[in-house]
Amino acid sequence: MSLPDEDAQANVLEMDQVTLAFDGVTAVDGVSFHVAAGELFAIIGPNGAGKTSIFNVLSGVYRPQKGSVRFLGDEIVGKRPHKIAAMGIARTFQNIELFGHLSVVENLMLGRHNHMRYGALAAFAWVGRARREELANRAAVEEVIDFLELEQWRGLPVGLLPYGVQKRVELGRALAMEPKVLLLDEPVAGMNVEETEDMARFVLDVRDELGIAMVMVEHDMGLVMDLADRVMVLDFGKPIRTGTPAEVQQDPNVVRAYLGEAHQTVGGVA
Ligand SMILES: Nc1ncnc2c1ncn2[C@@H]1O[C@H](COP(=O)(O)OP(=O)(O)OP(=O)(O)O)[C@@H](O)[C@H]1O
Repeated sequence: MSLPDEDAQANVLEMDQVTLAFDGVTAVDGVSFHVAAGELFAIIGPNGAGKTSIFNVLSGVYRPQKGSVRFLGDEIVGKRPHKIAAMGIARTFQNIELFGHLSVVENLMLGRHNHMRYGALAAFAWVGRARREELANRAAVEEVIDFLELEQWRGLPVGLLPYGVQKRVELGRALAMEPKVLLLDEPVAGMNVEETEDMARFVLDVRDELGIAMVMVEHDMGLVMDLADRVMVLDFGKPIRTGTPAEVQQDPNVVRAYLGEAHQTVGGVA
């Protein structure tokens, strides 16, 4: 029997000995890690280390040749991406994947589609349960707008918004799904200092106020070391160290992997 505080620490995600290869290239090589409830877990590594491939395994885009991934105890390897998303794993993308001609509200409503049991026609007819469902979806979207401070842009086409706000809307689309785990693929890539600070604040709010566990792939080392609870460092598809930011930064193998590949200092500026 487990103690209550152990339950509170339960893992939401467990990757176990996952291997994924493409025509002789082993992109992910026997990778294992877990993410605890409410944890912000970062994956870092030089270009080509296998970070995106791990995200694609977690979201069902790639099926690994070996290993398992359990989400709240259920095996998800072999499940289709839409099924995994509906189970509660949402993701944002490295390159923004929004509908530029649709408004902020409309894009966020699309994030709700896994909560809609009635088709567009029923919603249009505005009857009975479809109407109640529509109202509930709108209320959920309003909460996201409030949470991410998107009010001033709500009716504008997303394509016209500043880049940093578009990335925030993408985070909002994922949050509108009410996920249990959020996969953040380079959330601050291409952002200026102010936009990066805003995004960092929202990511922390997602963890601390909403309690959603996150897996974040990010090249901005300063951000990773500031925000993450734990970090896994990948090199050529293999984890070379998993630990707290302080532990990882002091590991000579980690420093070597970065100096060798990317001429970066871990935890410092590129
Ligand atoms: N669809 C694919 N077909 C063939 N090889 C692939 C494919 N996807 C990834 N790879 C290879 O797998 C390895 C890991 O790539 P991956 O994109 O996962 O790395 P990454 O750490 O995300 O890199 P980056 O930081 O540049 O985004 C690389 O050698 C890459 O060329």
